[in-house]
Amino acid sequence: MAVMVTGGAGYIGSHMVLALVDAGRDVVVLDDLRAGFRWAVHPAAAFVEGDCGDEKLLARLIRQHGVTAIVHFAGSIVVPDSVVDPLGYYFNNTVKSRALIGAAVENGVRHFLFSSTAAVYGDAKESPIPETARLAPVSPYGTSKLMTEFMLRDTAAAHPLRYVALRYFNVAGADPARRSGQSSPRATHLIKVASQAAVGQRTHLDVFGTDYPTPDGTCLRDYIHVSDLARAHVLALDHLAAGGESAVLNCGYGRGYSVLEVIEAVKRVSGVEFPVRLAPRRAGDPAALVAGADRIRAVLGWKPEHDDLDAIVAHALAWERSLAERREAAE
Ligand SMILES: NC(=O)c1ccc[n+]([C@@H]2O[C@H](COP(=O)([O-])OP(=O)(O)OC[C@H]3O[C@@H](n4cnc5c(N)ncnc54)[C@H](O)[C@@H]3O)[C@@H](O)[C@H]2O)c1
Ligand SMILES: O=c1ccn([C@@H]2O[C@H](COP(=O)(O)OP(=O)(O)O[C@H]3O[C@H](CO)[C@H](O)[C@H](O)[C@H]3O)[C@@H](O)[C@H]2O)c(=O)[nH]1
Repeated sequence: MAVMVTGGAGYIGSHMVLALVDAGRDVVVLDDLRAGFRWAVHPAAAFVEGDCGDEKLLARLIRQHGVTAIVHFAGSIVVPDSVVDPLGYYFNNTVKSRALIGAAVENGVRHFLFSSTAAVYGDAKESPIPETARLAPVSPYGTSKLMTEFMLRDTAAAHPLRYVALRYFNVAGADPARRSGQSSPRATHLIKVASQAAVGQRTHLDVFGTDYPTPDGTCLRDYIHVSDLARAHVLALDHLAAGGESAVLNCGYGRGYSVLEVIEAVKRVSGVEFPVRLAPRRAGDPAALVAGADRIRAVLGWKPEHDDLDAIVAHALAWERSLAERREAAE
């Protein structure tokens, strides 16, 4: 009885592996390492380097490891890249998800968790955004994820498969015990980039747009700690194992912080005054993305443990320092 984690060498997937190992579960990670790191996978998990769309490999792994649930993180994640290369995004995110869902059905795996995104809402009219809001992605990335949600919905109606699609808002922070974190040097996420600036890995930080219809003119986002998110996934597996129905759940705290508030927090927690430049808007950024966060608490009984911007920032900074030490040790 094992859980298969696709993309388990990546940022969020590696934290899910930690949460599963901490919960005493058997884990097999499938990752092709295009963006992940072998060292980020906890040694208690089995690791297989391969593609999550490889049907033969999937059938073999499911049988070999007795996989009873699949948690699907693998995918391409950079919104602007998806605009330049839509077919690449539909291939890696949608076509390969179709293969993975097919392998689950054909090989008797009945529980499936899927990493979806707030990008399925596009420029939402409501704030906070409930799960029932209009689904109108404005990027191929968002559409590629929404199509996978639809495949899961329709497959669950036709076969004995139940699923939970988790729509993440802005994921940030790192394992409090410093076992993993956001490790990609090319990451574009605000808290990661600001942490890099604070530890001297970047010269400065750009604020993309100061003329949004928000209290201070910069975008509002709902930042969720990656360890709280991982725990929500463990609860979602428990929910399915207990016979719970398929569900689509926002993952956020229900509170927005502006870009300037986040930068202030990183400066306050790090004690470093890194240079900040005001820059034009970045294409495709909605003004506000804040989760309607009631449903996940009601369905999963999830209670966040790190709903505190300074704690999220402190963990992100601690991980950034770990990466710097790792680099120094390698030199
Ligand atoms: N980071 C966020 O804020 C955020 C927000 C919403 C949704 N998500 C979703 O969460 C998931 C994980 O995101 P992340 O931030 O950890 O990204 P990440 O890039 O760190 O992790 C993705 C992992 O998937 C692997 N991968 C990609 N394509 C693969 C394939 N075809 N076969 C096998 N492995 C493959 C990569 O090597 C990587 O290890 C993604 O599906 C992403 O769309 C992330
Ligand atoms: O150097 C930076 C980086 C970001 N920002 C701003 O900070 C906010 C947050 O940006 P992030 O890049 O951290 O995150 P996004 O809100 O763009 O993206 C998140 O939400 C998306 C859905 O809308 C996807 O799911 C994506 O994977 C997820 O990280 C945005 O207003 C952005 O313009 C800056 O001002 N400067």
